[in-house]
Amino acid sequence: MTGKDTGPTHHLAEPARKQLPQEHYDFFAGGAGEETALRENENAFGRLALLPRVLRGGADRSTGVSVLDREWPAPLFVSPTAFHRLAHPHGEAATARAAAAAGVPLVTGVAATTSVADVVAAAREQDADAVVWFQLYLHPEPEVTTELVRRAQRAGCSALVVTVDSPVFGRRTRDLHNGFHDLPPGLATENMRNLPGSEPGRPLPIPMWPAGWDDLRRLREQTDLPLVLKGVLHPDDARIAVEQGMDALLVSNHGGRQLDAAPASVEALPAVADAVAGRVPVLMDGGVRRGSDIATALALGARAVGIGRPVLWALAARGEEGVREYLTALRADFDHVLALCGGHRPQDLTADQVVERGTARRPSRGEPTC
Ligand SMILES: Cc1cc2nc3c(=O)[nH]c(=O)nc-3n(C[C@H](O)[C@H](O)[C@H](O)COP(=O)(O)O)c2cc1C
Ligand SMILES: CCCCC(=O)C(=O)O
Repeated sequence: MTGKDTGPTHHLAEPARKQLPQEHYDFFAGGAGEETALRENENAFGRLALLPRVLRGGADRSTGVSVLDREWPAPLFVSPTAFHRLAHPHGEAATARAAAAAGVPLVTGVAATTSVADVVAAAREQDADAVVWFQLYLHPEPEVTTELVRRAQRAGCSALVVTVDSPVFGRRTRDLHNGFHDLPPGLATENMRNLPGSEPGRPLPIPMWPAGWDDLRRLREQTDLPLVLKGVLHPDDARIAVEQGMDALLVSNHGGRQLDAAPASVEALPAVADAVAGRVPVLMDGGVRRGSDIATALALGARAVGIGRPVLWALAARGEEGVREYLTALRADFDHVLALCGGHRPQDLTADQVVERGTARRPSRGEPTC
């Protein structure tokens, strides 16, 4: 299972692989089980094609979108990924400066190796208006969740991303094979220090446990920060989440690291978007590698898309500059695809423009319609 990783970001992954110890590269690259969901995230985009519209005139074009009352320059954000200091000594601070410089919002999280306060400070050094969100798991001890929320809010995060696809930890085949289960000495999950129940100086472990809707309700009642529910794939869960007051949903199979039998995120997206019916923004991540992937996801109902591994590859290979250049290039690629599709705004991309390669038929929406 520690074989070669191919795919559209192979040119980025390869320099990172050369840079990193095998077990760290594998931690970033790997997925659960047979890595089917991991592969499918990229492959599913490859099975979809875009039908461009022609003669739509208008030379003006903007890639901006509005997400939770903020204008983003592009429908793109950095998804939360763990342990950036394993990729590069400057870690999350470098990612934060790079994302801010590229005009791309960043989701940092509990598994960061830099505290949320330092991540936000790094982003704001670059751009005083940089958007930073904080990702967390509901903690079995509600006071721990409360304290994490307080820290994120005090640091200046403008939304919380609650990841709910992890009632248990996915079986990461490469990590099991390599015996990788801990950060090396000197690195720690800084946000998990000095919490209720932690020993002085030692971070609390990040527990995976089967939280319920009641736990989420408690969090909803506790904070006015917008809540984004991450890891929703079933349309019925999407409906419940909206009823429970979630401000946005993030369709994700966790980069293929949790349920290996899960569909590709982009395959689950249309049914979730239908279920949500425009009541809150739908975001997605998983396998987004090119401008046309972004356009496809938007056409199928996403407001914006998250990028996971490619950011880690750019960080490992070329640090802050690498991440800034990668995100800037991806933004430009999306703008180019938008133009070629005959669009002036992201919302001009519509579901009728997405067809299955080989059949030219619209992909199934996943749920019977009536
Ligand atoms: C190394 C790594 C660490 C991750 N850590 C987290 C995490 O701490 N919390 C979380 O919600 N998702 C985590 N994810 C999932 C990402 O947020 C995202 O859903 C996924 O990486 C998107 O797919 P992509 O890597 O194909 O772009 C992680 C993914 C990777 C690859
Ligand atoms: C304990 C860290 C969890 C990070 C995570 O969610 C992942 O590696 O996918």
